[in-house]
Amino acid sequence: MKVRKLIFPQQMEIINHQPLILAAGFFDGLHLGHQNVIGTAIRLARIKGLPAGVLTFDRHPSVVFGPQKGANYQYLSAPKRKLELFRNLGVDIVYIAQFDREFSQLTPPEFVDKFLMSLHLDTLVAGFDWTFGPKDLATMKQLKILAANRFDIVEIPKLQLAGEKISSTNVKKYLAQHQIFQANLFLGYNYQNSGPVVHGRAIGRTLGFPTANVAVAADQLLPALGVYVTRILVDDCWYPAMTQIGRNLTFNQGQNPVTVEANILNFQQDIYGQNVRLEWLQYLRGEIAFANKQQLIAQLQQDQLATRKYFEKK
Ligand SMILES: Cc1cc2nc3c(=O)[nH]c(=O)nc-3n(C[C@H](O)[C@H](O)[C@H](O)COP(=O)(O)O)c2cc1C
Ligand SMILES: Nc1ncnc2c1ncn2[C@@H]1O[C@H](COP(=O)(O)OP(=O)(O)O)[C@@H](O)[C@H]1O
Repeated sequence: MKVRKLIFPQQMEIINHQPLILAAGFFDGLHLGHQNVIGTAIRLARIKGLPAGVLTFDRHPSVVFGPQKGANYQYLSAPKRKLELFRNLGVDIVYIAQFDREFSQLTPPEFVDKFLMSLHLDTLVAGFDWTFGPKDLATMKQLKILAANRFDIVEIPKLQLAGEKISSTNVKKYLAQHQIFQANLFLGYNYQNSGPVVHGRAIGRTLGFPTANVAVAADQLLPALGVYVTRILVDDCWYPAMTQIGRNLTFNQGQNPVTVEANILNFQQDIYGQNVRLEWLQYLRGEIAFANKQQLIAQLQQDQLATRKYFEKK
């Protein structure tokens, strides 16, 4: 898979020599709806013997336009993860357009004439609600008019499950409400976060439950605070783990920053500094401020039983 960053208009290095079947969208999370858009583009590309490309943007448009302007946006798939998901789907070329002021100010006809046309398109595939500028003007309906006789458009209809639209917004909503099963169902894979294992306060080992503290970058969205059944990828091997996202309420009057701490079952290795991946599987409970360490330990034993039970069923 080849990846090129495009900065309009000064840096437009187009690497497809043949016309491209292009799936366009922001694709945060690469959920089942996104997979349908990109999967369609790939199938079409294979039939026509052309390369399959994806057009995406380097930041969420709302960081430039919306109420979250300038804020630290939290992604379901931050840039590196998104590329990994594109690769898994079988995409040949990824164009990442820099979504800056200049780019955001292109009018819909300019976006098509000056930007899209330079990508050498055969077909553009996008979801029914894709917009490439102001919501009321830059619609799929408008795109069909602007593209007429120059490239084909395939519009992918809305995908729903049990009456709910498969969307990044809904996945985020589920993760914020501990509804991991629903989030994973809509994503079509188990939601993940990753980062290096860092040092904590070395309390875990004194409880008999050492916890790998995973430093998850601020641009990755975490599920809501609580205790979860997870799997953790260490050195290319997945292990069952129980993981808390919380403030370690029992210690320091709960005045701790939010940390992600994984106790890995049947595991005794020093993994400081290693990059690990956590896969969220099931919500167990909320964090509790215990009166003493013994009560916390008793609860951790219960959590371990629940975690074992989860994996026994599999
Ligand atoms: C599965 C799991 C559940 C936890 N639940 C709680 C909890 O309910 N309340 C709490 O204060 N700490 C909880 N902890 C966090 C421990 O307090 C934390 O692991 C301990 O403070 C170790 O910190 P350290 O990494 O600095 O050594 C939990 C940790 C794990 C792994
Ligand atoms: N079963 C295990 N689960 C998690 N970490 C483990 C385990 N066994 C050993 N470790 C190691 O112990 C460290 C955690 O120990 P802990 O006492 O909680 O210290 P810290 O406060 O630095 O997290 C992990 O970062 C890892 O290197």
